[in-house]
Amino acid sequence: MSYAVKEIFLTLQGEGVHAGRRAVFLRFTGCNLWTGREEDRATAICQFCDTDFVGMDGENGGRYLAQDLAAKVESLWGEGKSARYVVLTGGEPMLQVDDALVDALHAHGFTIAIESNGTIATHPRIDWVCISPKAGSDVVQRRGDELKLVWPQQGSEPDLMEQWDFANFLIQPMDCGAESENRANVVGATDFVMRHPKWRLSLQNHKILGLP
Ligand SMILES: C[S@@+](CC[C@H](N)C(=O)[O-])C[C@H]1O[C@@H](n2cnc3c(N)ncnc32)[C@H](O)[C@@H]1O
Ligand SMILES: Nc1nc2[nH]cc(C(=O)O)c2c(=O)[nH]1
Ligand code: SF4
Ligand SMILES: [Mg+2]
Repeated sequence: MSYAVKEIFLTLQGEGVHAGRRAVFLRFTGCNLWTGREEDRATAICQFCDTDFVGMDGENGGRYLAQDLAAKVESLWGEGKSARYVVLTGGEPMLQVDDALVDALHAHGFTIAIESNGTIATHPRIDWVCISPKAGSDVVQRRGDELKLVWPQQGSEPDLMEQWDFANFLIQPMDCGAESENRANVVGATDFVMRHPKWRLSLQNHKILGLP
């Protein structure tokens, strides 16, 4: 099988428990909760997406076979063999991730993390599972390493999610583009954590740092 890839780049993980960690990001084309077209945003299940995942025209984008994709990820990481870390994201990566890719990345010495909306069960051999639920979708992947809820989302119920089997619970303020609204979301998320100590605040550090 081949994979449709939007872009691949070396950066720091900006979000969540592993924020600050050097990582290759492998962004797949396509999502099951939005077409990625602006004219469809208002009617999509997920309406706040901050990412362009349409097409294969980004940095190192294209159609890849598993071995070639793992080799590209390795070349972007560089020489060092220690602490190799790749983040599978999108779009929705679980539309494409399969045994062949997971095995090829592991064979190249990578620890594999995923950012998924949880509507498709994640691959069992992925090393770090981060699920970010979207209100109005059916989350089937209710266990993992990190639950990262974007805040606020009308109709999302953190009290129920707290019963799911995750090692870490995080709240991430929604980026709406507008400064005052973003500020209000940071304040709201901070206030939530102060009232719910099981949850931690996740900020999008890469945006603060000007990294991809
Ligand atoms: C672009 S998504 C791709 C992976 C997967 N489709 C998902 O939603 O988890 C990567 C992460 O960015 C988060 N995200 C997307 N748009 C955001 C926004 N406007 N503000 C804050 N986080 C956002 C998602 O919730 C998810 O945790
Ligand atoms: N630096 C950086 N960290 C991230 N963490 C999750 C991201 C994503 O879009 O999945 C992301 C991203 O796009 N860039
Ligand atoms: S599920 Fe993820 S990739 Fe899809 S539209 Fe929502 S945030 Fe974007
Ligand atoms: Mg992003």
